[in-house]
Amino acid sequence: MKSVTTAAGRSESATGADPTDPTRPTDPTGPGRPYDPELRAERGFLDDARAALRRMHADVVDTETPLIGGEDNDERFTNESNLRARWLRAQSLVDLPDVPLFFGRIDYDAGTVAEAGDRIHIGRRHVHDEVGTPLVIDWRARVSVPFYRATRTDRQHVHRRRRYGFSDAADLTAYDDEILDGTDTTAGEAGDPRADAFLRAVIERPRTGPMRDIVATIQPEQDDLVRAPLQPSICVQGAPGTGKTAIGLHRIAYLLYTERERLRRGGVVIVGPNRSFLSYIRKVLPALGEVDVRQTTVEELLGQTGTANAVGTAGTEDPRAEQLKGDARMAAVLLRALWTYVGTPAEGILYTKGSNRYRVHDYAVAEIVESLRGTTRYAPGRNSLAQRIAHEVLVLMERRGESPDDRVQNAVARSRPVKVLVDQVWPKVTPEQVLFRLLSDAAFLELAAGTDLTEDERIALAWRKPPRSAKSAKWSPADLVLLDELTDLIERRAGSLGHLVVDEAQDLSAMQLRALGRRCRTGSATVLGDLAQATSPATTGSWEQVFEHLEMHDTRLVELERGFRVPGEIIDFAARLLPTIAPALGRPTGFRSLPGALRVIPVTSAGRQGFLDSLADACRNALGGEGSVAMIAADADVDELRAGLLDRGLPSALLGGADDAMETDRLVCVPAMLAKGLEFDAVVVAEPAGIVAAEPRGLARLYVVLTRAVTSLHVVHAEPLPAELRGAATAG
Ligand SMILES: Nc1ncnc2c1ncn2[C@@H]1O[C@H](COP(=O)(O)OP(=O)(O)OP(=O)(O)O)[C@@H](O)[C@H]1O
Repeated sequence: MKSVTTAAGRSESATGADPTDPTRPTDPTGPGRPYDPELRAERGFLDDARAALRRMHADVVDTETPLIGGEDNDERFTNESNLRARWLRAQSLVDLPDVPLFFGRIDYDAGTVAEAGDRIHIGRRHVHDEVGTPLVIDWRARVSVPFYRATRTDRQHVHRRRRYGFSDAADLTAYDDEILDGTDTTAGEAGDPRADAFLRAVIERPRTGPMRDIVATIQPEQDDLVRAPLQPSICVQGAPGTGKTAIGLHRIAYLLYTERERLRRGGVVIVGPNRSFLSYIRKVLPALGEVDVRQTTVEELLGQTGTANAVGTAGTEDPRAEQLKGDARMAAVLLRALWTYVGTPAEGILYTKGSNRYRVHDYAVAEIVESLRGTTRYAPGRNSLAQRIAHEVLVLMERRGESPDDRVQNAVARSRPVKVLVDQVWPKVTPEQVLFRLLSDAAFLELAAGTDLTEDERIALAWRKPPRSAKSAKWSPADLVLLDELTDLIERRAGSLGHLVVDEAQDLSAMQLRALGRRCRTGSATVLGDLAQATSPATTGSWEQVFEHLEMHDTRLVELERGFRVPGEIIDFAARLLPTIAPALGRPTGFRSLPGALRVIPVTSAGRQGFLDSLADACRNALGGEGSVAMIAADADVDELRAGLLDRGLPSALLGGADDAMETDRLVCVPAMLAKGLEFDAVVVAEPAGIVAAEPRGLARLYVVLTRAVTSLHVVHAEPLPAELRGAATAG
């Protein structure tokens, strides 16, 4: 573990060592050492707070939830909701053994905040004693804001900011004070070296598994986004490691704190690129006390509801077809395809009641059909047509002096002749039938495409080998999105989500964004991504378009360029790809510099064995440091490379298998496709040229892969590096 160089200057009980480092040398009598009275007092306070939290938890568990009598649906629903609310409350009060209960303290000027006292311990949730006196204040409370925002020039009534260091077992081991009130005459105005050193220590603390929260060190530019109001929707374009994912997760926690009632009704969903990513972030929200947020992928979200649920999916498909299926033009094509099922009547109807007969002519039915076209969704349109025909019959009845009422109209609408006519003119269809026909019948596709698709595009879109029927079709993920659109065109989908957080949003197609937007028609969104990391063939390429497809218009775009994960030496190397993959984006900067962090290792010895030897050496070297290590390679090469490493005495886990792959072994083999959003202390990249060659946007994939390392990046290559990276650095 590194030791922090603190700012020279006065600190009341501060340590000269890394406050996050439990292993630093101990002088038992020195400041911040085990016998330092201030440290002992803080530890005592932590024990009291823990005991108070246990009591709060016990209170919730021991108190019976009052149930209302009766067995009807409403009563059952109310009882179930109350039980669930209590269960959630109990869960949120569980003292997680490895999560410190508080992480900071601010001392306000006397009399600034009466209710909690002038000294406030800030933690992940609120803790109070038996009489209700707050011991730990939730980081999301307004009174906690100066912990993140106060500076020497704008100290917001705070004279001391204290940060705590904890061991992995959440024991309080140190603290570090920053004096803001001007009495620290040696502290410089430029930046805040003490805070920077603390942040650096936190970032460089070795990783052992899933992502950690950053609640103790949220930076002002991040805090601004975390605490932004529910509306407008925000979009964060950020370079790798600027904290977008962290911001999204903390923002959810913040919004659930400030808008819980509003959001509870619709719910909050976070959408990530794949299961490995979701597994990586799964512990952050529970650590922040939020256990009721759904974390899912687009495919799961779409597959879970609607007709797509029942169908099987075929894995990947041709990138050109995938791109076209994700294109916004498909919305118009599907709309046209669906409405071609509505035809003109061959004849009218004859409705008989007793000895009376009422005729509605074909031209009258045709007029009704035309007046409904474009004014209704498809399925309710069928009902409207039946009702309008029935209305015509009623008019004829009235002309004959009868006085039929609504019940008669309903009976006519449900009568056999009307049903037969509606089925003929406006047949029932399923999304699968429409899409099956579209992808397997060239003439139908041409009709539906109008001028929206060229002939080439139609050929690329159509199935090479159509399945026998809609029922036996294996739908690809891109097809599922089209089915979702059709489902909504047939019957409007209720979009009731309160808030949607979309991570790695640069990869979503227009059609996927439309599907997400539909589920959040009255809610708002936090959209996170980096256009330079867009690897999907169907990417939309601009944030304006992303919001357009989401159909959200009240929006704010923010760009972040200060990267926390990747040292400057590595980000500068990776950023050489930017002029090619995303020329319009600003150049990212690294918050930290780490000389020697980058090693480019050309393999000159002939043959695969030579390459594997060098790769194994690089992995061994990386494993010599602390924390997690990833070997990242083109998907098709991973198994072979992993076996080669095993032969050389380096066992590893394979990412993409078990959910906890990142927790079981220090060395993890990662297919390049799954690297997005993840990070490791050290990364060994095997053969960049192979990663680039594997897919159309291979250079962007390489950019993603090169920006996963916190401490060291080893690039092992036998083939030439991409031109942009040549001559950058050599093996150190
Ligand atoms: N304020 C912070 N304090 C401590 N660590 C931070 C802070 N901001 C970011 N980090 C760390 O930097 C790393 C990158 O964060 P995150 O994954 O949120 O970035 P990102 O912008 O989503 O990256 P990418 O685009 O590469 O997926 C994480 O380890 C995160 O914990």
